[in-house]
Amino acid sequence: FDMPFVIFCGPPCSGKSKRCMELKSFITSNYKREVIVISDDVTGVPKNEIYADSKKEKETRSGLKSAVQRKITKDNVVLVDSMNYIKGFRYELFCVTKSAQSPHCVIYCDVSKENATKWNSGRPQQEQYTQDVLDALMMRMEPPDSRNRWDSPLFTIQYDDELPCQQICDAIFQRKAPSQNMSTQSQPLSSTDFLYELDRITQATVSVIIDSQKTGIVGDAITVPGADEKVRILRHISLAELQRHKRQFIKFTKMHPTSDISKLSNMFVQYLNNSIT
Ligand SMILES: Nc1ncnc2c1ncn2[C@@H]1O[C@H](COP(=O)(O)OP(=O)(O)OP(=O)(O)O)[C@@H](O)[C@H]1O
Repeated sequence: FDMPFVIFCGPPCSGKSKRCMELKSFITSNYKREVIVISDDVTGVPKNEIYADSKKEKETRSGLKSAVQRKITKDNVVLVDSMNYIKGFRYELFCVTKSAQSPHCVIYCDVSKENATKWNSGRPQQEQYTQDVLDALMMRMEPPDSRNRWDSPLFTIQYDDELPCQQICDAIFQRKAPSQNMSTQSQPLSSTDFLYELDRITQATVSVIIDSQKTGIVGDAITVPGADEKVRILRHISLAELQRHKRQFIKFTKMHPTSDISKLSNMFVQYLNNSIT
């Protein structure tokens, strides 16, 4: 009753699709399983457009997630071929698979900026990333860490490595699915989960504020994910300042933890509105 699931991740043009096709043909020729590949194509929007626009990117992520939810069954193997560069998103995917009792693994296509740039320029014009998009995404990549249970087991692949297809199949077909545990239940959360959520939520808020400032005007009220209250922007706020507020808030909240994670976003917004004057 397993529903194996593989998350590919890596910067643009790191060979994810190439590795994904390799794994797909290995599985179809060695196992009686249907392989379903889910990629950014779910949206039908060109990649440069998706990754230059945080709203489209968010829509793509939710498209990927719901495609995974729909496609995961006990007869097939789902491969997610997308950048999945945000730690929090890989965590969300992991929670989807856990609630479906699926054994999963992560394959990280590690690539140098030089190789990604070189391979990108060798692609057909319509598949190429612009250099801006490529650079920005290289910088935003949050590499997986096998100490996180949602990034484990982890296979890190360099450009000249052979893909360890058999080991990957052993991981997803032999391993028992992780047990239903706290990450799929609502409360209470272990302290690791709490700290992780605290970091994730505050970071997401900081990113939204930085992004909105690029297009917004002073005086705007910014909506951040998970909060009903808005952040008031009375002047330009630098990333450094936001990071400083974030650290202070985290320090404070660690000393006074709340049992209700859903309140964290609002608390951070209130904190920011009080601190930024
Ligand atoms: N190990 C490699 N050695 C040489 N070229 C490679 C290697 N891996 C990928 N490439 C080349 O890089 C280009 C992009 O490969 P691929 O589509 O697999 O990357 P991707 O990470 O899926 O890209 P995208 O970010 O667009 O989804 C292709 O032209 C491919 O031939």
